[in-house]
Amino acid sequence: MISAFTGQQIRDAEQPLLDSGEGAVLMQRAAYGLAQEVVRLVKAKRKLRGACITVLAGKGNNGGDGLFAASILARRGMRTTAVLASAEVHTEALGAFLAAGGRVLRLDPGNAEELAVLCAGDDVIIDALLGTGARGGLREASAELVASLQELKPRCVVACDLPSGLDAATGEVHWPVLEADVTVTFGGIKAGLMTDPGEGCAGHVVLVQIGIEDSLDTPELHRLDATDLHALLPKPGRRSHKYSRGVLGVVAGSARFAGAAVLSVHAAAMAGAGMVRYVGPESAARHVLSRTPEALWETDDPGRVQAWLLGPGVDGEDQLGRAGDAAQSALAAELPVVVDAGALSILPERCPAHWILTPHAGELATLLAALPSTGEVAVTREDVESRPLHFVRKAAEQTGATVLLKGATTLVASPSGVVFSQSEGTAWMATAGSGDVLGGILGALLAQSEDSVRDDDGAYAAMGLKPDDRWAAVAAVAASVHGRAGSMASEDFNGGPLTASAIMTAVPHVIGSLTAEYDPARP
Ligand SMILES: NC(=O)C1=CN([C@@H]2O[C@H](COP(=O)(O)OP(=O)(O)OC[C@H]3O[C@@H](n4cnc5c(N)ncnc54)[C@H](O)[C@@H]3O)[C@@H](O)[C@H]2O)[C@@H](O)CC1
Ligand SMILES: [K+]
Repeated sequence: MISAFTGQQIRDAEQPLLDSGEGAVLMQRAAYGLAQEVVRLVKAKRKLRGACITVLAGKGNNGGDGLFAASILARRGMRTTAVLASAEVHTEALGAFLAAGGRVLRLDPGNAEELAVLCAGDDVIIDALLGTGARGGLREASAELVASLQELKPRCVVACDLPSGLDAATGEVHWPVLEADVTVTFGGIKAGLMTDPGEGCAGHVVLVQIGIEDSLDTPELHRLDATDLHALLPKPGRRSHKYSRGVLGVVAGSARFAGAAVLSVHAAAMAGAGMVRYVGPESAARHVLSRTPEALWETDDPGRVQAWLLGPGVDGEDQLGRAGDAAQSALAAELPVVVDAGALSILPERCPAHWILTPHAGELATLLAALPSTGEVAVTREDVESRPLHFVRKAAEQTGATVLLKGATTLVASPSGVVFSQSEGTAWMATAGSGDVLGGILGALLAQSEDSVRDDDGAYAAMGLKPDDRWAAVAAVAASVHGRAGSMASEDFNGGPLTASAIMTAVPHVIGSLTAEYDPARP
């Protein structure tokens, strides 16, 4: 599992080492790691000698890291320039940089644009203006320099610790920000690099260990990797049969939106549900069965299911009524439920943690506005998009449900505040029906994992997750499988556009490769 931390948590972990006089050692490790990454990037394109590197250096330790790294690069034959954003910068680091033969330019209110033009064509620009000690975003000449540079589309930007202007704890972005190709982060990944909009500015994130890792507190965010997915994805055994594998009830679609039912039912079947029972009008059922003849059609109460998916494409009184009935019986039987789209309007006052709401930003804003006790005034889609971590936590806390907020980075919050962040997808997945496919995958996983999750299954316990937080992990598995399937499908089209159906087709491949047993003895 990948963990991410707030800037404060990183600083707290550093403090004992700073108190014992090891601050300079930490900075050297950070600077060396940063320089190594720049060397790797330059070498991938050209020879090191003569490569042009500019470091934008602020007044704090982040600027110090950047200047020390640039002095290492200068000693390896690169032409290094430092743009100093403040009259005072880290004294020892500047000394080292000058001793290594670096050139210094000073940023002032009149020369920001000129300096931007001067360094935009460099092989690498290192952004070391602000780090974890920043309050708010870049100001005055620094803001002007970065805005001009961003417009000039520099060749390669490496952010030192995090892109300057990004909130390390929340991922909120104070524009302008110089969007990085690579972020080299120190001691622990900052939570702001794993949640939007911050993640969108960070590029590829490289973690450099500096010796504080054992002192870090409980992570702010978690991200499941392939090893976790291997451990958590349900696998059938020899004695499995279709009922034990998991039966999913789906109330989706309507006469108007039959496609949502088709996609969510088929995705659930592709994601390994033992059986899918579709509940809906005949007109939609005909389409569902023609795409997924394995599904069963029920007009009303479908009998025994292990989980429910309610809401994709649900429209009109009849279908909303069926979703409401299913919600009641799920509550009574304590079954896990995915609540999506149309069904988000029929939530009970307090949901259990095994109900997983799957809104996008607009739906989350509507949901929060409808809650009596959020204390948030008129939350808009834009508010949710600029502070997704804050609002997903709020929604989980206020509803009692697990909340999966869909986006380029998908966040899942448990009601106690444990958050997972997954980001394996591609922007092409922002396409009609993509969310219905996610609902189907999640429903299938819930139906399959119900027993193991409730029985204190070892894989979840090994992750240190409390029973109510495990639902968030199941939802994170679904988000990851969905993202990976989208990326795999797009790769099949040489990175081109895809449809929701293409995502669905890739789901068994993704699950197959993630669950495959790795046997080193096998030839
Ligand atoms: N603490 C440590 O021992 C280590 C810190 N490291 C680096 O140090 C960074 C944190 O250093 P600092 O605490 O000095 O913080 P920063 O480097 O973020 O700088 C903060 C300084 O800038 C000023 N400032 C804050 N907000 C500003 C704004 N919006 N515009 C202009 N100036 C602003 C503050 O007054 C402060 O002097 C980390 O991000 C990391 O890069 C690493 O060297 C590893 C070791
Ligand atoms: K920075």
